[in-house]
This record gives sequence, C-alpha cells and structure tokens, in this order.
Amino acid sequence: MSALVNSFFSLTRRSIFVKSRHFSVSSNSLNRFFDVPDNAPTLEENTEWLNSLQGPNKNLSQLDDYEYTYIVRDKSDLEDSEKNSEFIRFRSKKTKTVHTVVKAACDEDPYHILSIPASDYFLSSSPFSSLNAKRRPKAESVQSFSDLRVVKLKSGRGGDGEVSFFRDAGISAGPPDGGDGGDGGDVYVMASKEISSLHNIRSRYIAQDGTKGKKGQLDGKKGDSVYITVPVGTHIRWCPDPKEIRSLRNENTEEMVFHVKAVSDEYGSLLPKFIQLFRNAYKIGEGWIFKEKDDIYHSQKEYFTDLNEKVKQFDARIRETELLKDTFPIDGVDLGEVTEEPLLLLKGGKGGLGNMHFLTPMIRNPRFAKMGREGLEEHFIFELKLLADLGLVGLPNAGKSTLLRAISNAKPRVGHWEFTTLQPSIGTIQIRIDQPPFTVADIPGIVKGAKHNKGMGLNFLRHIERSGGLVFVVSLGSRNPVDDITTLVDELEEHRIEGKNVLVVATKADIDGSIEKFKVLKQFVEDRGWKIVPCSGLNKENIEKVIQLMAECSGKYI
Ligand SMILES: Nc1nc2c(ncn2[C@@H]2O[C@H](COP(=O)(O)OP(=O)(O)OP(=O)(O)O)[C@@H](O)[C@H]2O)c(=O)[nH]1
Ligand SMILES: [Mg+2]
Repeated sequence: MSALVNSFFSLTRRSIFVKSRHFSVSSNSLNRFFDVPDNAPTLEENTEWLNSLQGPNKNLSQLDDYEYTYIVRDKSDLEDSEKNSEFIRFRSKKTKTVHTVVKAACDEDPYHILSIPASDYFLSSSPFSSLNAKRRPKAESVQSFSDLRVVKLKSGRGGDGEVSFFRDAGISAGPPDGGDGGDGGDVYVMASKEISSLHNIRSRYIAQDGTKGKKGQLDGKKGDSVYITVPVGTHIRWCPDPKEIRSLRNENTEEMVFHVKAVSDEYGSLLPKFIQLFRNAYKIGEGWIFKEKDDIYHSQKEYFTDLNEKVKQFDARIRETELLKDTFPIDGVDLGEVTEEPLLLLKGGKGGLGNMHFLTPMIRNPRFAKMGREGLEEHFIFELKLLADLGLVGLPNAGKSTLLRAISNAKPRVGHWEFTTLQPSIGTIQIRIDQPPFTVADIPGIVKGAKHNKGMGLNFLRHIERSGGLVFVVSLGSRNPVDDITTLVDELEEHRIEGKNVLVVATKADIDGSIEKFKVLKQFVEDRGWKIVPCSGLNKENIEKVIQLMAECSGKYI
C-alpha cells in the first residue's frame, strides 16, 4: 500500500487536511505474472484521487521558500528598523539566552526572524586541552570524558517512483504498474543510563536512502533509520554550520548574529518556538522523472500540464507536512530521563509516486513518475549536563574534591596542584535509609577571569546549571577568603545564582589562624542572607553538620 497516498494527516498548526485514500493491495505477488494485477489503483480510483486534490487555490509559491534556515549578519549592517528596541526580546527559561525577534511573521511571510548572537555557539568541551604539558600527566585522563559534541545528521532521501508497464504473453504493453519509492530513513536519538559520556558520539550520522519503486506495483524499501544513544542528561540544540561558526570566531567578532527562520506553535503567536528547517527538494510541480520522451515534450502536452496542475496540489500537501514536521525547538530538547521511545530528530524524505498513479482516461501510457524527496541535513550540539542536586563551586585547590570524598562514596582525585579535577564527578549522599539520597557534583575550579575563558572557563558550569543549590567551597587556608568568595560570585554572575539555594562551606578549618578568617567570612556571607558552615575535609571534622546543611540546600527534603 502506498503510504504516501494513504497518508492521513490531521494537523492543527496550519490546519491542513488530507483525505485518506485506500488502494487495495494484494499480498499475493506470485500470481502477478499470470494475472492482470488487481492491486494497482484503477483508472476510476486515480481519477477520483486527482479530482480530490483540487482544493482552494493556495499560495503555492509561499511554500516554495527554500532560501535558507539562517543567514549570518553583522549587527552594524542591520537596518535601523531592525535595531529598533521595540523588538520582542525574551529570555529562554531553560537556556537563559536572550532571543530577539527582528521580524515577526505576517500573512505574506509565515516566518519569524530570530536573531541569535554568534557567541551563543562559541562552545567547547570541558576537558582542558590547553593545560600546559607539565601539568597534564598529573591530571586525570581527559580522553574518556566528553560533554560536548557537534554532530552532523542527515536523514535519507526518498526513493524515486518507477515507470513500468505490465507485460505478459499476449500483452506487450499493459497498464502502468510502477511502484512508489520507499521513504528515506529517519534520525532518532535515545537517552540511556548505560553510558555516561559523549566521547563515543561520532561527528556525523547518515540515515539510509529509500530504494526505488519496482515494477508490479511494488513499493521501494524504506531506508534504515539511525538511532543515536546518548547519556541521560544530554541537551540537544540545533546549530548553524560549525564551519561558519569557526570562521566568525577566527575573525574574533562579537558583533555577528545569525538570523534564523522560526515559527510559533500556534497561529498568530508572536513568540517563536521552533526553528524552521528546510530540505533541498524539488519545487512544487517539479520533480518528474520521464522515460523516453523528455520534459520539453511533455510540457507541451495538455494532458500532462492538466495532470501536473492537480499533482501540484499533492506536492503542496507533502510540502506543508514537511514544513510542519521539519522544525526543532529553539530552546533545544532535554533528555533528562531514559527515553521510552526513540525521539525523532530528522525525518527522512518521502518516496516518489510510481507511474501507476497517473493512469487516467486521458493518459493511458504515463511514461513518468515522481522523484523522492530529499532528506534533511543539519548540525546539532549535543551537550551533556550531569544532573546533581548540588554543585560544588570554588577556586582551584580550595578542597572541593576532598570535601566530596569526605561526605560521599565518590572518589574524585585530590592533589595539591591546581586543576586536579578536569572532569565532573558526582557523589551520592544517603542521609536516612527511608529517604532518597541527594547528589553533589564536583567540578573543576574557577579562577578570576573564568567568564572570559581563563583557566578552564565556565563551560563546565553546564553540569550544575540544573541543580537546586550551589555550594561555594572556600578555603580558610587562603590569604583572604572574602576575596575568594567575591571572585566566585563575580565570575558566576547573578543570573546563575538567582533562584538557587546557596550554602558556603569554609573548609580547611584545621589550619592555624582559620578562626579569625572564619569570623570575617561569616559576617560577609550572612550579610548576603546565606548560610555558612566550617569544616575540615581532610580530617573529616564537622562533616555531619555539612551534610545536614547540604541536604537542606538541595531543596529536596522540604
Ligand atoms: N589542611 C587541609 N588541607 C586540605 C583540606 N581539604 C583539602 N586539602 C588539601 O588541599 C589540596 C587541594 O585539595 P583538592 O580537594 O584536590 O582541591 P580541589 O578544590 O578539588 O582542587 P581542584 O580540583 O584543582 O580545583 C590537597 O592537597 C588537599 O590535601 C582540609 O580540610 N585541610
Ligand atoms: Mg578537585
């Protein structure tokens, strides 16, 4: 059965309705050679189908807007009207990025234009590859952990429809019996607890193309889909071509923006929700495959141009469905839990119609069929964000890893050099047998200037982005603990702290002179309305109190 013709869509966003059609298909293909096949659509069925396609005259050219998903613009080149402050700006709750709509959708143009700063895509994986070589051997191996991958994904192209005619003893040219092409394979993603890093994710995945239709009304095979397994906690977002991002980065310009076509989830809404993706497939009314006589010959024939006018409506419906499905949330997709079903990222192209559908009273020998539709080819950023209830934030060497060892079963590496921790680790703390445990993430240290990419930068903060609470770890062995916490707060910036519970753990309390320093620090911290607790991670002193306050800070037991 031709899935293509049979498709039944009930779509709300642009309210398109395609009638379901049924062509009977015989499963008894062995007999085909001897009988005139009864599973091809009959002449009457074809006529009825083609007539049903004539709907209200749609603006077909609007559907043919293949120009681009995005373009790169220099802010200084923008029209004054585009710089106007009246544009809609909104901050995404999830990603905290500010989006600007520079042009809202209207009747003539169904797309919003969203302006995204190029710097939003200047990302790198946490492992600190630029660490100086002397230090690196001491540091943890960074080979086996990766929390960021840019991947290129491609869904399969649909197979072409077949042009063929039934042949048998005594029948040299029977009715058309070319089957439809198979659909291209899709690209799916699944989240699993079995893996904990993105380092095995390849840089490209390509789904298989659908195969061509065959004679005897046989449809082509659907291309194999690709299933990508990522760890739970992976966040996926669409991104422009990384080559373009890299070249902008080389120019070192912060002034560049991507203008991305986007759509809302309901008609008339001003807030875009999805990025519109485009497939580079044939335009409405094109995509014919001719056997023997060419397109010039056919375009002069009235029977063909009449047919094509009707088939254009069919193309338009496929196209509308593609546009509806070929979108991706602007904020990306969060795979925070094990996926029950694979999640579709890119849909494969539809297979083309075989010539059996074009038998009409006017056309007895349709020597043409339709091509398959192209797949989608897009880049995505896969970002692993570990899920912990609390994140430990502190300067290098503050004693974060020692603290995590003291409070939990986790065994992060401890060392007296800076940047011992190069990859995040998570400890689990069971406070009472009848309550769920809470988790704490130990991440690399933050230095002054981290927000400008000093030290290990701030990229690894992605791992504590979603935690309920922040724990600032400050060493009382430091010269001036108040300076240290001020640095941390400055580097994190208010928006990363706001809305979170904050606890300050003053560690290394066993060191001489720590009492005086603690008093000053306590005053500073309490003025901000935060709680503070002293301890020694090394000697495991006051650890019970630390655990109790951390449990509170996690917000999990209230
Ligand atoms: N005296 C004393 N030393 C400590 C204490 N906690 C940690 N240290 C020492 O401080 C040094 C750094 O400890 P780590 O736990 O590796 O510090 P970190 O904050 O994880 O450091 P990075 O991972 O490099 O950011 C080590 O030499 C520890 O032995 C403590 O409570 N008292
Ligand atoms: Mg550490």
